[in-house]
Amino acid sequence: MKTVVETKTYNNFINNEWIASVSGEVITSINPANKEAIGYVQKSTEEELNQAVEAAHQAKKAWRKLGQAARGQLLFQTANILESRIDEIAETMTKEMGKTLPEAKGETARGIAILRYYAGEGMRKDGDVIPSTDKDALMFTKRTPLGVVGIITPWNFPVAIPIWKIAPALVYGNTVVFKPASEAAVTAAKVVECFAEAGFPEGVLNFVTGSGSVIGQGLIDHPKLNAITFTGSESVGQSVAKAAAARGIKFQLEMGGKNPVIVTKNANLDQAVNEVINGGFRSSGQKCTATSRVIVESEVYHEFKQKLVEASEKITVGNGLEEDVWMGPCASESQFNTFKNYIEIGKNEGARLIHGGEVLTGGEYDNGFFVQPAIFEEVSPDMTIAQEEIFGPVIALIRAANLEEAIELANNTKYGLSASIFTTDISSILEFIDEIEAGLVRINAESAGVELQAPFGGMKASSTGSREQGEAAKEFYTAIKTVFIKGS
Ligand SMILES: NC(=O)C1=CN([C@@H]2O[C@H](COP(=O)(O)OP(=O)(O)OC[C@H]3O[C@@H](n4cnc5c(N)ncnc54)[C@H](OP(=O)(O)O)[C@@H]3O)[C@@H](O)[C@H]2O)C=CC1
Ligand SMILES: O=C(O)CCC(=O)C(=O)O
Repeated sequence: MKTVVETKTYNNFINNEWIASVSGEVITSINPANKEAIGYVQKSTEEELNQAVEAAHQAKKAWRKLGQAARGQLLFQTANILESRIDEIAETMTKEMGKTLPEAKGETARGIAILRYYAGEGMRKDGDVIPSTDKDALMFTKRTPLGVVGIITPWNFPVAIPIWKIAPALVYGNTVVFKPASEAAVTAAKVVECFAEAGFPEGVLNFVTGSGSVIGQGLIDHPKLNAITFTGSESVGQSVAKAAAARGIKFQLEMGGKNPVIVTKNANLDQAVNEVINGGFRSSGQKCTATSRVIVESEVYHEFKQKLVEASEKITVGNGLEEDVWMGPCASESQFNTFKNYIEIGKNEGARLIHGGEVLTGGEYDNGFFVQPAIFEEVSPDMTIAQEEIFGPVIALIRAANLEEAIELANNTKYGLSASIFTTDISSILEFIDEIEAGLVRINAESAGVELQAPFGGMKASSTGSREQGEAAKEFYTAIKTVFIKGS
């Protein structure tokens, strides 16, 4: 059953009030399946940004003093409200950025689970007792919030990523200014509505939409901001890091990936094919954990390739709201152009396109950003399509003589987010776990697939080394006070 999703204008949420920007201008959010407007958000100015940061700054003391348990209760409340709106919010996500409805529902359900996980943190310890060398003293650590946290998110997981940043920020006692990606800001506004309805005190969560260069950059540069967390492109991430480091505030970045999958000669090839397709083409390949390079041992290369192409031919592409559609459109015109560009680069550099890569035309395809997933072979390690993050449904097949060479090829990029191996050999598994340069190491499983209770993040240029989600979030969103007490 489809819900009715209204096309309306969403305001900023500042100090618990929904307020329009003084600019009088809005940004239109477009459905990539048919180019229709699905809603409008504020094209905010520095004035609203300043109001939001000031509100968060004013709210931080009372919010910290409310205590962790009470803060957790508000997250439970938010989870229940989001759960009651799961169908509508998932449908909005599909309409706004194209992923299929089951994927959007799965992501929204994950958002609810993340809220409940961090709500539970409200009742967990916020420090440790440590023995002092002075037998008459009590020494312990106490976690304390950072203050005002800025949150900048991308469009590819418009529910899960904002929630996995906002929920721990709030439960550990920070106040928040959240700037979503413009391309998925309507979905983000609906998530914020759930927080708003839960009844957080004024100024605790603030939401400001607008361009990355004005609101995103202005947020990072704001003197009252105490920390910033960002997920998105490497180029913007690096400028976030520079600005934050220059001001001496804590920062956390999650950026790109060029995630490899290794298939060894003794792998279960049917399982490998299935998971490579899921990892490479689900969400139209627009995940930082998406599979983009598949390195196959020579003995099974031809059999694997044949099975992969056969399975890819069965993929149905269309509007993600339709039941029989497996892959939706690219999320935007810009993603669509990026896909087309990399297909041309691949061909021009001498890789062989053995499946897909075309823009789909005719009927509903003419109205949206639909492409056929692509598989290249004869990809050499130095080619652009073997090195740069494409963020689209493109897989590069690379042949390796043995496991050692496969791991060397896998590590031969600047990124290190996620990596998988398909094999039945325990020694190969152990070697892979030891040698692979990736934050997420997956055995006989697709390269994507993040679990909310486990640390998430990459090595090398994929992140700043810190981890999000699970207990790891506490490390970023808090500072430690070491307390030493002695009687007088
Ligand atoms: N690691 C990941 O999960 C993601 C990686 N990417 C990669 O980035 C490419 C481009 O996607 P895109 O959406 O443009 O990614 P961006 O990095 O440009 O956008 C991510 C977020 O940063 C904001 N932003 C943009 N410019 C600035 C700035 N100067 N200062 C502060 N914030 C800013 C954006 O706002 P606004 O939307 O208003 O521009 C958005 O909220 C993709 O093709 C993909 O390769 C993209 C998304 C997620
Ligand atoms: O694979 C996932 O579930 C999350 C990936 C992610 O964080 C991203 O693509 O930005």
